[in-house]
Amino acid sequence: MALTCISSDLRGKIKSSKVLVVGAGGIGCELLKNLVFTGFEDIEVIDLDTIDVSNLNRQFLFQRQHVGRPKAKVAEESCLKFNPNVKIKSHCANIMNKDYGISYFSQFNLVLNALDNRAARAHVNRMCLGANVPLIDSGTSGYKGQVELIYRGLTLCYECTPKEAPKTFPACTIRTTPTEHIHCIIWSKYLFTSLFGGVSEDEEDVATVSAENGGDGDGSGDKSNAEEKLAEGENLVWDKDDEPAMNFVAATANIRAHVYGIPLKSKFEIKGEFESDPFLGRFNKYVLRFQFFDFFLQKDFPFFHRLTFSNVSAMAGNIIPAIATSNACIAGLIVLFALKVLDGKLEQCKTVYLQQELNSRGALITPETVFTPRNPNCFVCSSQSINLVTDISKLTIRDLEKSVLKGRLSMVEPEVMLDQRIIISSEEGETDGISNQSLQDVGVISGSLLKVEDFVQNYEIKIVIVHK
Ligand SMILES: Nc1ncnc2c1ncn2[C@@H]1O[C@H](COP(=O)(O)OP(=O)(O)OP(=O)(O)O)[C@@H](O)[C@H]1O
Ligand SMILES: [Zn+2]
Repeated sequence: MALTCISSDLRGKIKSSKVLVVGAGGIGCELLKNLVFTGFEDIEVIDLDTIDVSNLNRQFLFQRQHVGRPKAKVAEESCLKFNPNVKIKSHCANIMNKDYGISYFSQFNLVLNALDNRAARAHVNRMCLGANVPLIDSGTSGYKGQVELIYRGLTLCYECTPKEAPKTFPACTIRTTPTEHIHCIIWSKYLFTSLFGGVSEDEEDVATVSAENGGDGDGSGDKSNAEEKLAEGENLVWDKDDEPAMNFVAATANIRAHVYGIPLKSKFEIKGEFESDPFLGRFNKYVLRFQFFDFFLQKDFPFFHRLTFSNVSAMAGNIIPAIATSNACIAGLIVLFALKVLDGKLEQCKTVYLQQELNSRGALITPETVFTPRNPNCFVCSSQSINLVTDISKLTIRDLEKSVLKGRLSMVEPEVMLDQRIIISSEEGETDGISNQSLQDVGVISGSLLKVEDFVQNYEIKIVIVHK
């Protein structure tokens, strides 16, 4: 196909460029197809997941017979059918794996993010800044979406704007790829609802959305089931302070966390999530039927796993439905951005938003008019030092590593020096002996400076400890 709107010079650049697509899900599938049809001939794609039946309604590189197979590999095979001459290499792996270091990223002319989570997006952001490779980051959430260029020295980076921990989660995260304990708690909440619950406001919301967009779940069917259940039997109003109910949610969340290799939490901590999160707090309205609960308790884990798996997305109020059209719009915009970057027209790559409502010009797509300035306090692309306000007698070395460095600061393999001493080593096991000690125990005082390095991300930061 002749692309007459693209100059022959740019066509040459498209042909010779090497691009990396990170994620072969909703946006990634659309994007890969677009890249192949635009004339890109050297593509690598990475995705850690396998194909789920619920992906098929919008990830058009996958078909029923592919369910259970790695997304990246099947995406490669499908793209080769569009053009067998394309060089496309798939990796069924986590992009945060240290095999994909700075030198891996350096070989690409462009990196295109089609990810669904903050941690991986933040990681790729750092890798591209480190390797000095332009990154086009993107995301969709229901009807909304965004495409943004991240270019060292010119634009802001992914971490210039603080990202709130999401109160809502993509369906896949809850259903098939939980990465944090909170995902398991939410799953247990829905498990609880689907086994024992009545109709909640949340389910009604989902029923409406699903009917409109043909999303993952048939909420309306579940609603009438739930209504039927509420005609039957005796009900009990859920109360997080109700011991058996809290035991149920804590136990099922921890079983799921264990299955996915996520560190477990105590019942006390899980209960704390319900107390602090207003959304989970709505769980209080749910209804528990004692007979069903007793029945469940006699069953083994695989039974309820199978029983409820398919219901989870349908019943979930705070799961955002994925919409194929949003993904398609965003994937199209990513390719336009890619062409402009290759053509050296960086000034035309200001962040673009896909919105749910028409803007004043009657369009759904709104570009920024200026580049948003870099955040001078961004702890990734500007500032080299941050303050950590904490109680040094309570924060343990393990919490510093897991919650602060790997959690809040999205590091992969942090190494921490206090004066000339390593208190967290990137070598496995080397500092395990002190991991239960508090910062105070290992000699940290208010005003101490911790030098933190992540060799995988080629990232270094100083943390000033402020005792509170
Ligand atoms: N660290 C990572 N390394 C590699 N791939 C990742 C990583 N994190 C997420 N992904 C992939 O990014 C893709 C994101 O796509 P998408 O948001 O459409 O998710 P999905 O699981 O396919 O769909 P949904 O969330 O709507 O159920 C997924 O295929 C996911 O496996
Ligand atoms: Zn930044």
